[in-house]
Amino acid sequence: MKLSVLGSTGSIGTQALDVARERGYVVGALAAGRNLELLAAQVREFRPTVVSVDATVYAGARALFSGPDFSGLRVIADPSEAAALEADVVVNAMSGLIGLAPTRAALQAGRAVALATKEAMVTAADLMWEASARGGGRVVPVDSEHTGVYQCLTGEHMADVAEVILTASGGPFRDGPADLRGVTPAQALKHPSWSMGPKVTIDSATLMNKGLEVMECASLYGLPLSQVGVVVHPQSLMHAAVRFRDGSLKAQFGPTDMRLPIAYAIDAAPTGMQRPGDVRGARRGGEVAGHLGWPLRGEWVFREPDFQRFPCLALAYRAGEAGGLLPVALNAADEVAVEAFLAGQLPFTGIPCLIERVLDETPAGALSWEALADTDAWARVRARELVGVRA
Ligand SMILES: NC(=O)C1=CN([C@@H]2O[C@H](COP(=O)(O)OP(=O)(O)OC[C@H]3O[C@@H](n4cnc5c(N)ncnc54)[C@H](OP(=O)(O)O)[C@@H]3O)[C@@H](O)[C@H]2O)C=CC1
Ligand SMILES: CC(=O)[C@@H](O)[C@H](O)COP(=O)(O)O
Ligand SMILES: [Mn+2]
Repeated sequence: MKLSVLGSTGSIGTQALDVARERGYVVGALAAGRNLELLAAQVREFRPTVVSVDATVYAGARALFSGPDFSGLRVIADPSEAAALEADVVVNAMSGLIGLAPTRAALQAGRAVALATKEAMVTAADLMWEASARGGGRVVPVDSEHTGVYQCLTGEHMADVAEVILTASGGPFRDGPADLRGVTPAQALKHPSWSMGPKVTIDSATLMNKGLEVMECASLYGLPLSQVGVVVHPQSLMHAAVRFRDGSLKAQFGPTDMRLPIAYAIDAAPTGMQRPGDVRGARRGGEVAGHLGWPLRGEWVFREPDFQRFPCLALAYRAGEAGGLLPVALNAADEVAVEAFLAGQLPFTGIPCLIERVLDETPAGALSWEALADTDAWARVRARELVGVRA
């Protein structure tokens, strides 16, 4: 199995390389942003033929990788070029909107994509499915809930699905404090169940992550948002469930270790989806170390999410139901708001307020690559103005 790993220096990217190491996979290409030190260590270990870095560090990367230790290595500054290179599976673990173009490039090149970058299916699903239809690419989600759904749908017919249920940990503030105005970035970064990158971790604290995941699920499996529900499950051991029209429920459980959904998505990607809900399932490629004796023990809790305390969840449903360019504006405003919160420029409770203002002002329009870029740019400028107003 030959992999390309985009976002290799991040939380998912490094765990994808853990799976590659454990299973002896070849790594043909790596793409990182600015963490050249970790990337160099990854290059030394996995010996890819191509590395891509963020354009701002391209000169430094060329110098760093010019020595005899890296002979034959091609250094580029284009993750889309890396994404399209020949590979059995492309793992896209880039965070944010920058992950869209590489996802499209891989699908258009006919690649099998293990997709962690949820923003791709949140903001541009129709454009991704078009690229897949054009180029023959296939996609399987890495997001733990969505590989859980994929496993529940294996062997089933989409017409029999009544509802998909995604679990949410509830985030670090699920049990308090009542007043969220004063919570700090450090408190918001203490996720109760998972160790992840900063953006998705803050999104989990506001429940925007679950909102984005509802949109991602609807896009991946061709469901209306009314058929995608959320349940707060503090143990984070059930990842998803599918309720069928006959009343039966299938659920997927597993330890809170992203190497499992990453490994499953890599195994399933070569027979992955070319259109929403086109689920075939896959043989599992082997053990993921450390979980064979995983015990079915303890009390497991399921409760309703608190839409009042966490307005971001309702904002995501609003944008998903509206469709068009609203998901693009929601994602952009959220990226700006999260950055501003982490920089101490916006209170935690200011995140949904800012996003709601941007949504209220987003012009209607049909999704296209040009409209997506324009709306994303406009929404970021508007969101930054609103941060300024509050700051
Ligand atoms: N972390 C998790 O457990 C989960 C994450 N996800 C999703 O997976 C995606 C990745 O999340 P996560 O791993 O947490 O994110 P991180 O912030 O940990 O990693 C982001 C990665 O993107 C890289 N990157 C930034 N700019 C570029 C660029 N120009 N070219 C190539 N790579 C670039 C970063 O590089 P560098 O660091 O070198 O700058 C880094 O490797 C997100 O969409 C997230 O929502 C979904 C479920 C769980
Ligand atoms: C591990 C994973 O898939 C994350 O998206 C996780 O779900 C975030 O936790 P929350 O359930 O708190 O959003
Ligand atoms: Mn998830």
